Amino acid sequence: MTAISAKNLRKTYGEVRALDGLSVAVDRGELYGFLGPNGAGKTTTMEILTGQLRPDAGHLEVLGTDPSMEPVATRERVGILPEQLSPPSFLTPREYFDFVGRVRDLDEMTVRDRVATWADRLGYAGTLDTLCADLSRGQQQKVMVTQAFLHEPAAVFIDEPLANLDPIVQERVKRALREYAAADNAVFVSTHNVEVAQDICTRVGIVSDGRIVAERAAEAFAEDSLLDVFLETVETADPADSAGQTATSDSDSASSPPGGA
Ligand SMILES: Nc1ncnc2c1ncn2[C@@H]1O[C@H](COP(=O)(O)OP(=O)(O)OP(=O)(O)O)[C@@H](O)[C@H]1O
Repeated sequence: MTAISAKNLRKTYGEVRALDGLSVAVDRGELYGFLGPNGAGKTTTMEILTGQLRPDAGHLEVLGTDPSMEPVATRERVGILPEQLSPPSFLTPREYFDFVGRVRDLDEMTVRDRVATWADRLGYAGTLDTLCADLSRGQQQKVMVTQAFLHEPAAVFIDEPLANLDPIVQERVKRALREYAAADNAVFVSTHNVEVAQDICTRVGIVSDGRIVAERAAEAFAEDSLLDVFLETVETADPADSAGQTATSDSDSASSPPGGA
């Protein structure tokens, strides 16, 4: 069942064309990798899919809502972990989760149980009562991973999930993401790291210049290295265009993805 669907998304920031007819669909049960270089349009797409930003054009459906028309309803249903966002420095993780639990309409017992499960899974139970200001970047990232899953959303959007984590915790987060997707949820992971995408995702879409240029299911990774596909599809883009494609440039003629995605 499709959980996340975007068709023909377009978005410009002034003269910069960030999304140029991007389409993507993710089913429940999939761990989808949204893989692309800097400036490809990943954050813009994530913000549109989670009701934080309106597209100029395109059709959207996320868990039965239209994020551009019903942003609050979308944000209630999904989990979001933006890149490089920290928990409030003046709260402890436990206090922060109490706050998130109230926003997410969860009772205290549920919050306590789920926090205990995630703290144990990611190995930070000992820092639940430490001020977030005194946590390392990696410890703060564990807190932010937890908040995205606290209300057990059927779709979760995560930007660079493994940033700042040591290898042991990386493995724990990878396993948690796989298990979460396998339990009939859609997990949408944005990353520029080919190895991460290849390692954890059930399907990967390569985004470049604001559109999907190739898509591969995990079964195809062995015969067709994702790194090769990434280099072939992304390197062909003109570097002069890739980071600052202007809305007035004539790139529409090149908008068909070679991968047919
Ligand atoms: N608020 C903004 N104002 C102007 N231009 C923007 C804004 N946000 C993004 N852009 C531009 O839109 C394009 C896509 O940016 P976006 O942040 O979506 O890419 P990204 O794939 O997330 O990049 P990165 O991996 O570096 O985070 C880039 O050219 C970027 O400079």
